[in-house]
Amino acid sequence: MADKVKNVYDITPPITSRLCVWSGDTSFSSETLCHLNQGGSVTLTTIHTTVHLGAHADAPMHYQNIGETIGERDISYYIGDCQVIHVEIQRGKFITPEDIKGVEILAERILFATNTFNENNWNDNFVALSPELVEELSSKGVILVGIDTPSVDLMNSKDLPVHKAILAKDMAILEGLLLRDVPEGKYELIALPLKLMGVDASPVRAILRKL
Ligand SMILES: Nc1ccccc1C(=O)C[C@H](N)C(=O)O
Ligand SMILES: [Zn+2]
Ligand SMILES: [Zn+2]
Repeated sequence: MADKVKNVYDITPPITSRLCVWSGDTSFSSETLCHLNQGGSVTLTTIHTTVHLGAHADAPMHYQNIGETIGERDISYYIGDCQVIHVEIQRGKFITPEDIKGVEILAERILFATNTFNENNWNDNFVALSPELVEELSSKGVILVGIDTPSVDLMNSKDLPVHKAILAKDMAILEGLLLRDVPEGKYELIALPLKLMGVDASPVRAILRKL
């Protein structure tokens, strides 16, 4: 077996039936079709789940009618230099450009640790991004934004202004990341979506490598 990988943060929450999904969406479940200890020659599992599960990548198709599906996305969004930024924002509010005024943007991918969501116990008042912040980051060359909450928009948003601002700037989205134990700074991000054609999102195994 290979050595345990060094200098890696796994920022993916474990996938279990307790992992929170959006209200009305399909939570994760698995079914064992056959089992080694019940006379099968192998163990075989089928899973049933939303694609917006834990750490996941949204496709443009999730919020735009003719948008790209997740399997068609350019994977270069999801691999490369990345910066983790911790913010302290009041619950239920969004992050504005003002809130990160003193922070130098050092990478093409920015992950925000808001610490306002527990992946196994849903709360409505998580922190979101703002359209102004997305525009500011895009003007600095950012191509991907990620967050440790179930959405880049506020929970009760219907028109999804942040998703739309991200789309307008041709950026990519990661949601549901686990960032509480990751210190601020620069990393290499690897968070590849599955090549699900015609589908609006995909779970990712998201990791950060220390540079
Ligand atoms: N799964 C849902 C079910 C109902 C309403 C919204 C969602 C979402 O996916 C919201 C969130 N903006 C997301 O991209 O994960
Ligand atoms: Zn999503
Ligand atoms: Zn989303």
